[in-house]
Amino acid sequence: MAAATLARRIGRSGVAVMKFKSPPVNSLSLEFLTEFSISLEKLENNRACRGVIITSALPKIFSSGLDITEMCGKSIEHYTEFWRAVQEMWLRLYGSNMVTVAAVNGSSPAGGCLIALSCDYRIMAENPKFSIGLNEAQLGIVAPFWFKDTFVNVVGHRIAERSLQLGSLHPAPEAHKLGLVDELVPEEKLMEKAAAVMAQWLALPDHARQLTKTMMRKAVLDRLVAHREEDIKNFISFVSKESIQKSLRMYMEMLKKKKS
Ligand SMILES: CCCCCCCCCCCC/C=C/CC(=O)SCCNC(=O)CCNC(=O)[C@H](O)C(C)(C)COP(=O)(O)OP(=O)(O)OC[C@H]1O[C@@H](n2cnc3c(N)ncnc32)[C@H](O)[C@@H]1OP(=O)(O)O
Repeated sequence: MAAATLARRIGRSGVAVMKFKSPPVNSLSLEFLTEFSISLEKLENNRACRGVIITSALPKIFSSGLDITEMCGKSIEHYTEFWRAVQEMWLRLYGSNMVTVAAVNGSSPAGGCLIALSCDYRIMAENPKFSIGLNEAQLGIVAPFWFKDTFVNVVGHRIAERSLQLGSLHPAPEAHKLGLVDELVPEEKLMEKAAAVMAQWLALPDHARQLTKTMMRKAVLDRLVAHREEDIKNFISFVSKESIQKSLRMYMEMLKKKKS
């Protein structure tokens, strides 16, 4: 892979630490997603690895979500490949047999939030400037059904419905109150806490925990597997609309203007 997107390390405890490192904001490009999925697959197939902590090597940002430039002005072939890579990443992470802990050390909108939601446990730095949520509606786009299902499984239907319709990005304290993240800790304690949570989850026999996880997540995973091609078609027809392209371009311009 061209970019050093991720670093990973498996300790004696059987725990890997994966650090997103794709400046400036860890946006989920096709290359990033491909590398992430391959890394997850390697860890999944490594019998020495029982758990993975996912965090960011960049200050203030966990992940800025899907790389918007991958969805702007590209070919149908590109959209197909990109969306398949997004699906693949989620199927691997949400369906992982490993214990997955997100140590959210910065803002985490949209696809970044999906990554955190797909883990078994979320710990976030207690900085009110960091926010997390599925803000797709704010961009004029719609969170796909499996983003929504993952969200509902964490916070419940009512909170998910309101948050999705408003495209809310919740500051860390609010995200904790809503159950979107499980715990808040001071930033300097984040990795220590993630390791402690991991040890607690790994104290159980793997087979019992894994079967329970599968039981809880299978229906949602199966739904995407059964409708994968249809979901790609929906994405392409949605993202190819001129009105959607216009919304995405305006959003990118707004991000750039914010700086000046
Ligand atoms: C019946 C219904 C049918 C429905 C069918 C549905 C079909 C599917 C529909 C499609 C669904 C698509 C799903 C998408 C999910 C996503 O993930 S979309 C991405 C959402 N992400 C965001 O909104 C985050 C945007 N970024 C920010 O808010 C900020 O950048 C930040 C808070 C992350 C960081 O702020 P700061 O530190 O101040 O950095 P910036 O100066 O803003 O950014 C630096 C640099 O990065 C560029 N950038 C930021 N985010 C992205 C991104 N996501 N993609 C690409 N590029 C990004 C930003 O423009 C800056 O670039 P320059 O330095 O100016 O060049």
